[in-house]
Amino acid sequence: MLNPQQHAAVEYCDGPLLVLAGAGSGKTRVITEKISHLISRRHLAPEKIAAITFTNKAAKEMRERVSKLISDDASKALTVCTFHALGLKFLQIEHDRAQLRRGFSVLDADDSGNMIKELSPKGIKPDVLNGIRNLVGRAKNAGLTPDEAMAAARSPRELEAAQIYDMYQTRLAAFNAVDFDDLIRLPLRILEADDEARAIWQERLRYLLVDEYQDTNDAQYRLLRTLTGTKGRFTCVGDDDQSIYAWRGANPENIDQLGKDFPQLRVIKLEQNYRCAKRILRAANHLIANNPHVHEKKLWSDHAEGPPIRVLECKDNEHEAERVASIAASLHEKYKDKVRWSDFTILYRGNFQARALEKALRLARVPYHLSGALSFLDRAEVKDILCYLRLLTNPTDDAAFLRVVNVPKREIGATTLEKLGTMAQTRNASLLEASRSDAVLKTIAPRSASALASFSRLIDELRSSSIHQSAADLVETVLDRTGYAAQIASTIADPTLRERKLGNLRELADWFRAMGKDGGRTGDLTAQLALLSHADRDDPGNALRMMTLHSAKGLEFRFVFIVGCEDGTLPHEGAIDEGRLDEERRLMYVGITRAKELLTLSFSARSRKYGEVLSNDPSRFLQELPQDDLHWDGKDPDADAEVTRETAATHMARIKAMLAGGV
Ligand SMILES: Nc1ncnc2c1ncn2[C@@H]1O[C@H](COP(=O)(O)OP(=O)(O)OP(=O)(O)O)[C@@H](O)[C@H]1O
Ligand SMILES: [Mg+2]
Repeated sequence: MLNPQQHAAVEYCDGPLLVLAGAGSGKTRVITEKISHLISRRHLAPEKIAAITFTNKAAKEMRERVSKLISDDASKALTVCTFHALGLKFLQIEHDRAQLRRGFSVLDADDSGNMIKELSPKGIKPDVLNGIRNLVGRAKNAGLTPDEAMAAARSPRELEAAQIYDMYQTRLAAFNAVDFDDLIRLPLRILEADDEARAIWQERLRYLLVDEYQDTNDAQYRLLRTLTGTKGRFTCVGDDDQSIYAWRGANPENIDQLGKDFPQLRVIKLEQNYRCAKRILRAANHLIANNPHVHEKKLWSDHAEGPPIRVLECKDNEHEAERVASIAASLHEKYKDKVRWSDFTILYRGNFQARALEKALRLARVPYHLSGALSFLDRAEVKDILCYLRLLTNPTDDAAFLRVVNVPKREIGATTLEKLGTMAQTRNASLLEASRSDAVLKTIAPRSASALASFSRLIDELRSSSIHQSAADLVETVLDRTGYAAQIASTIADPTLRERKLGNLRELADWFRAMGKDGGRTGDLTAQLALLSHADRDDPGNALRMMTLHSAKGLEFRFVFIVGCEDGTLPHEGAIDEGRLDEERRLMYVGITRAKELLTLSFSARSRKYGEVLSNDPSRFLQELPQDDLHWDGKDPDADAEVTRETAATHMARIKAMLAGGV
């Protein structure tokens, strides 16, 4: 049953609406219920509704939640995706207006980072290069053209970045490619400038719902504003206390901007938290009260008090990991049939913290799933084959060309490629086109020239066979005809590694098979793939989830562990130096409010960093929690006895595991 405020938020469809409320207050629930309301009560066609989420994973979850409320057909017709995926859909339909050719490529962050590196001065220092990448990204996210970025530059460094941005855009256009930022920027530019396109899209999408609104950046906000027009048919839900992506250009001031741009905006606040035990919520409220607040919010919970929040003081990272693993194992043991491993999560500030935990969890025989680790699509072999597919669907994709031209080895060296690049540029041709041209090949050493010629012939042959093949079959053909599979078989001696690589490639074909059921073309599928992240493909099943605090946003678990509560880790060192503590505090707030029943915080007195052993202070955030609700291990002998028992239990588990030969 929805509460009266949620009810009002669901029913109000006549103008723009902002639901501003704290964690766990049922904001996402408002979105799913409202979609169902729009379809069944307001008789809006589901294809005219778009719900925007922050990650692909959240989109998947939302679709699952909505599909329980509406028919299968309606659920299929509905758009539930991220801003980026919506932008991709837009560009696939409107490629002409965006001056792209059908089958354009989407470069991932890696590819676009490499391209910026190539355009930057040789021998550039990594931190300067990163600075340039950030400045380019920021300019794009702010919706600035290269000319505008140059005009806005306030320092020689910014001017240089803007010039690189200009060259980068020229190269993207030459490659018929877009990067992630363009997925927002280009639709925005078209919608803002082209009245006809705007009218079509405002009619095509009659109602928009945006979750995690506090983390939209400027370009995304403008996209929302333009898509919904002056009528403002939208519902945004968000929580300014959970804004944790400022470093990626998110602008929580967009919350106030809504009121300015849409004076008729209605704001509804939700005050009941349905997720957390009282103590957990009290801790979260207490902590976040240390941040300045523009929008005052009250949040209460009707749940039980719950047990105290346990703080584990540990000797070092290994000790911390062991204790967390053993406590998780003993809780699981204690609740037996009433708990699943997927009710547990361990949250940390950075992925590097996972290593010690993985080891301890393995020893304690706890099944776990690591999200956000090396993504499937980032694995070298998967990326290679995707680049072959990209080159087949878009022969002007020079980034893909460069990646695969020498994989497997074809003895085409860097000098040859550089020459080819210069020739291609003067002829305004792609690298593939250039390597088909006799005039170009004549200027290159005969052996390399003939290798290049046979590579371009191979690609052309594959292209003509690709017309009749499904994407999944095409993966097999590419593996076979390029000699890629044979190369893996002959060059990788370790059988486990070899099988893993071949297995990944089989999995890639399986995906295409699953995705191609709707009859999609390879070009579109490849572009879609670029948008997917690790989390979307794997169904982790019944396993403890390990992830960063950032990626835990929007999720909830019965048992939550936050590790590394040390000054320098959480809050992060850089944030302390730069005085960005408020954002770190919001991150901690996000972490705490993921917990429904039990929250455990831990820190290590010492940790190894940069090869040195450093001593740590406990996180200052621990001091900002209501001390009466905490139980510090070491201060209460009774509770500590339990810990000793748990350590013994881990010890036993380890011995058992060793006997079973499983470690
Ligand atoms: N009216 C309600 N009655 C009972 N349970 C509810 C109600 N509304 C939401 N819930 C439950 O409360 C929990 C939190 O809801 P939801 O995830 O929608 O909150 P949220 O505000 O989106 O949280 P977050 O800020 O973390 O994204 C969910 O388990 C949801 O099913
Ligand atoms: Mg939510």
